[in-house]
Amino acid sequence: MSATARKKAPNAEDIRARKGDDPLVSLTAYTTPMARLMDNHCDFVLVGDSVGMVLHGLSSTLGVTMEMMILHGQAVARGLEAAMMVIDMPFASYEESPEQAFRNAAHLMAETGAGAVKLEGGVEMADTIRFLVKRGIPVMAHIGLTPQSINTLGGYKVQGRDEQAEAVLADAHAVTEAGAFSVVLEKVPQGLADQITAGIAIPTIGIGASAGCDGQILVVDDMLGFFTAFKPKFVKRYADLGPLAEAAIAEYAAEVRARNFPAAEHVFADHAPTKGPKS
Ligand SMILES: Nc1nc(=O)c2c([nH]1)NC[C@@H]1CN(c3ccc(C(=O)N[C@@H](CCC(=O)O)C(=O)O)cc3)CN21
Ligand SMILES: CC(C)C(=O)C(=O)O
Ligand SMILES: [Mg+2]
Repeated sequence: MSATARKKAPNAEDIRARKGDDPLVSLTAYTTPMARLMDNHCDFVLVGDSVGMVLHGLSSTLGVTMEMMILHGQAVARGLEAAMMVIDMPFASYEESPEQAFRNAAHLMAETGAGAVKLEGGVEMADTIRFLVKRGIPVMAHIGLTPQSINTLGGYKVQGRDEQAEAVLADAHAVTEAGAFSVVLEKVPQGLADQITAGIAIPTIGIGASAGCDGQILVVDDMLGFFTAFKPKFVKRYADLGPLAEAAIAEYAAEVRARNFPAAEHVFADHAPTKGPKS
């Protein structure tokens, strides 16, 4: 604990109470140092299953496991003090039944200390969300583009244009009624996102949705320019650290090959300096 009083992390009900208030700020994190950098700037930090694509080189989130989520969740927890931690339930850890969802959500929370879980799905997951919430597990819902359904959606496309809008609206109402404390709207058209935000009693967290949402989230490696395999339109690069890191690595390689690194200040003398009286 530092000497100055530190802000206590919000819980799920604190986040719920922020509906219609100042925008909620969130990013993903997967490691302790990155979590530390955002702890004083974010209301909540998501340990996203995007970790599979961002840090493990997987081509989708479908191969992410409970073990991966637990290890990254534990790492992130060590870096957070002021921000709440939310953790994604990975593909196939909750869809089978409410009982399966409860067992795995409880395991994720017990192993990592996360204050809530997030799971993908609307109307079809409402019974599961209700089951978890009634048994003490706060749930953040995730509707619109749900990347774990990439194989049935056929691509990372906008969800809810034209005649699809009613279905996304129904999802938003279903997760609200089921007891979710907030909902991520991913790649939903702006007008629909605003309509959902105005129409439901829980905070909407936008990613490719609308500035009118109650909060925003981005994948941290996207906004820092570390992840460059693809760039969704909704990503704004606030820094371009990937190329900066590569330039540093190239400089190191050149200096090693030229025997310019290590220099005198990086190596050790054969004998300890003598400790004589100060002159
Ligand atoms: N680095 C990263 N950022 C993310 O936002 C993210 C992940 N990984 N992994 C898990 C999911 C996958 N997500 C994605 C992936 C791609 C697009 C996307 O817009 N891709 C294409 C368009 C593809 C299409 O229209 O079919 C693009 O234009 O960038 C959006 C969200 C969001 N999540
Ligand atoms: C993009 C956010 C919402 C997410 O689910 C993830 O990072 O896995
Ligand atoms: Mg996710």
